[in-house]
Amino acid sequence: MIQFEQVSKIYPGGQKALMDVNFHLRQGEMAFLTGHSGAGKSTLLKLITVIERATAGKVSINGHNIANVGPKHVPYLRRNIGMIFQNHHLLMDKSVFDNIALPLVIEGFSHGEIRKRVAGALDMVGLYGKERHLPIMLSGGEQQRVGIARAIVNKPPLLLADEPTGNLDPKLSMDILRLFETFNDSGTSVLIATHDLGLIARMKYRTFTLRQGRMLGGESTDREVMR
Ligand SMILES: Nc1ncnc2c1ncn2[C@@H]1O[C@H](COP(=O)(O)OP(=O)(O)OP(=O)(O)O)[C@@H](O)[C@H]1O
Repeated sequence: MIQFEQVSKIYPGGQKALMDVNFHLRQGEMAFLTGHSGAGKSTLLKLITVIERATAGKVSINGHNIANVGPKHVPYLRRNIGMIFQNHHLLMDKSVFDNIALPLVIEGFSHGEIRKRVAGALDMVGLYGKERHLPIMLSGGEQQRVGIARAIVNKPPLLLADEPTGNLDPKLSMDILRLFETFNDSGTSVLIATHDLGLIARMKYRTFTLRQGRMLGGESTDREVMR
């Protein structure tokens, strides 16, 4: 699904964020990406979504080298990727419904189809009946679930999450992880960047570990995480 071959990212100004990174997230796989603050986790996700471009090496999605995706085609690539952020990036003056509907509006779906899909997404994240609320009226965990509903509403084959449980207590964090598992069970590939080693330890998924921009121990570094 996602393949990095000898990928490096050096930001303008000289900051080396990733160095010679190799990793492969398989089709239909759910995995964690971890590492200390500044290790390069967000940068790795930004290379997949083409928010940033690699300085060297090759990033492929479904076998396509994304260096060949020109600026005009980046929005099409992003339609296939659901992104979830720690601070959810919700539009605070828009209702829960409008926030979740946004990707579908951009894609030009009909009103009827939007209503149906948003209702389905609300149901999946357990927020049915809250569609007219503003985000401010919801708890942190509920706001995070609105962000998740927005990310999955157009059924992308790939879900990327950057610290999705950062502000949540252990019970809510586990609920969010279980939600990701249900998407993964229906075939979505999921990559979750997190500091939360406790959460990782409770799950059985492969873990990729970055340290100072380098991927540790080849592909799977479970022992490193458990130490
Ligand atoms: N736009 C940028 N310009 C210059 N340097 C940057 C930029 N973005 C990130 N960096 C640097 O690249 C390195 C990796 O940052 P990145 O945000 O990828 O780490 P991270 O593992 O996601 O950290 P955190 O867990 O704190 O979010 C850091 O040293 C950071 O300061």
